[in-house]
Amino acid sequence: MQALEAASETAGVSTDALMENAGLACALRIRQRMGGAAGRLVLVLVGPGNNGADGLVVARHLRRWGADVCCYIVRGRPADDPKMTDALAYGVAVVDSSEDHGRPNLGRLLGSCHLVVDAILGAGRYRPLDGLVGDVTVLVNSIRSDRPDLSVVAVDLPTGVNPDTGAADPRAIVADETLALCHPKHGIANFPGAGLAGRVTVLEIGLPAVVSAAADADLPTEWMTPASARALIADRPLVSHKGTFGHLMIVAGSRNFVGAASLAAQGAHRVGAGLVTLAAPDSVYRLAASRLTETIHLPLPEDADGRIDPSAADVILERLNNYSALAVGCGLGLSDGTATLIERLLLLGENPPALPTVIDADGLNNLSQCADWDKRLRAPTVLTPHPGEMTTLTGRPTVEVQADRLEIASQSAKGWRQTVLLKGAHTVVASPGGQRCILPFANPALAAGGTGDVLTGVIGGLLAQGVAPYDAARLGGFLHGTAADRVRSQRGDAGVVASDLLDHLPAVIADLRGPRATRV
Ligand SMILES: NC(=O)C1=CN([C@@H]2O[C@H](COP(=O)(O)OP(=O)(O)OC[C@H]3O[C@@H](n4cnc5c(N)ncnc54)[C@H](O)[C@@H]3O)[C@@H](O)[C@H]2O)[C@H](O)CC1
Ligand SMILES: [K+]
Repeated sequence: MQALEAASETAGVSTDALMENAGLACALRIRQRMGGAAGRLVLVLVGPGNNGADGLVVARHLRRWGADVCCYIVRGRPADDPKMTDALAYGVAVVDSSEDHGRPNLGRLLGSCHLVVDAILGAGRYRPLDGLVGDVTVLVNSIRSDRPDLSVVAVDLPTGVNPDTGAADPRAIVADETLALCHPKHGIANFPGAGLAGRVTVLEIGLPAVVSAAADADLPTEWMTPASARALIADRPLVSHKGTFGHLMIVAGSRNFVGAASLAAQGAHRVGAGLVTLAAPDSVYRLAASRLTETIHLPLPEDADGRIDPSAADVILERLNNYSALAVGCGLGLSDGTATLIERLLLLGENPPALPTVIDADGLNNLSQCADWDKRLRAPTVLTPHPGEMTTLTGRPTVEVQADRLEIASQSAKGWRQTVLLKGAHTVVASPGGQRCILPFANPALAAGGTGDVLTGVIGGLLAQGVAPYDAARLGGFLHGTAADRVRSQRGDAGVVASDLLDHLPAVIADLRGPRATRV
């Protein structure tokens, strides 16, 4: 994490101005979250450093706007602290933890306030919580769990989370929202820190948005927002035809996984691909065709187990010049024959398809069986592994993959010279050129079979329309995550099925695009 001094030097803005900017930005978002400040009782937990200073600035502004504000000083502030002086001058109440033995005042305040601001510890030098801070955070978490009406908003990141790794003290604050100053710290990109942050809102404070990453990270990590997604959505000219929006070939399905092929095809249709062809085993075609009215079908020879026969590679390859993108893997099944199909389709021959390609699920598992696949995969490709498939591809244990998702996805993308979308809560997308972004979705409704197939179709549908692989992956992931959030808000966490996402996709795109004039 860039120290405040270094950050202010970078930006040519004084440290005090940065803290004022940060405090005001946080106060504005908190006021918005509360639906106003007047008459609200806000408790600000203040720590010893600049995170605490931000909290005092937040307190002053909320007080100015009519809130009743009490600052609970968790650890001593400098005696001549100007931020404290300013807060007191505006009538902010102050309780010092050193005079609150047994914490009766803290308990009373937590029981009556509308919102708690966690400004105890932020991105400063991390160490496990000591007794004093730990007592406070445990009490906050305990009362929060008893009061569903109470919101806890963390400044920069929840107290007790390691800003650089995402590791967390067991007593770390559980936040409903985290106000990431300037950029999201790694501590809220990686779990468990990401799981403690709640909704993440990135606030501009007058600093260049660069994530303080490891020394070798050349490019900033982006936290995908509606604005950055909107910028990737192409206009659709009035004068257009189905060929204008590409033709996706999907190679998917097997006797056990008929729905995977169908979901992928529908995902592609729902993000606007002009044409979609499903190349699936003949038995899958017979079952899926009746559900896929708009899809073109290419029934393929199958083996005794109902998987696509390796000989089908030639059937597909001889047609690929008519297509603008390829999606491979959903529901293929895992076998020597399928690995041979993948090798012949993607890696062999004097000229394997140079089509933009997305490979998912068993496409990845079979690919990992092919020797030197990463040196032989030449088409511009998006690989979309979940953590287990990432283990299969990299040989790294899943617990290791999850411990540093951003770095492992980024290193793999550079090493394979392909785009990698590492699925999971806060999906990570990394490009071969070093770009990386985090998709701000952590949605248990997505933990259902088939949602990955929809995502593959979505990304394939965007590739077919000419969106470049890294952009197709991050935009596709953002559309998919937003659609899932809408389904969750309407139907809850459990019982959501993958096809529930499909109808939301066009509306998500329309809402993101907004009322743009359609060019002729
Ligand atoms: N860099 C920027 O862009 C800006 C940062 N701002 C805010 O500054 C904090 C970081 O402030 P800093 O003083 O460096 O650290 P903290 O406030 O997070 O921590 C204070 C202090 O606490 C000590 N400490 C660490 N762990 C513990 C512990 N377990 N128990 C007790 N004390 C602990 C540690 O030594 C720290 O020095 C950043 O998060 C922003 O909120 C500005 O607002 C603007 C720009
Ligand atoms: K904090």
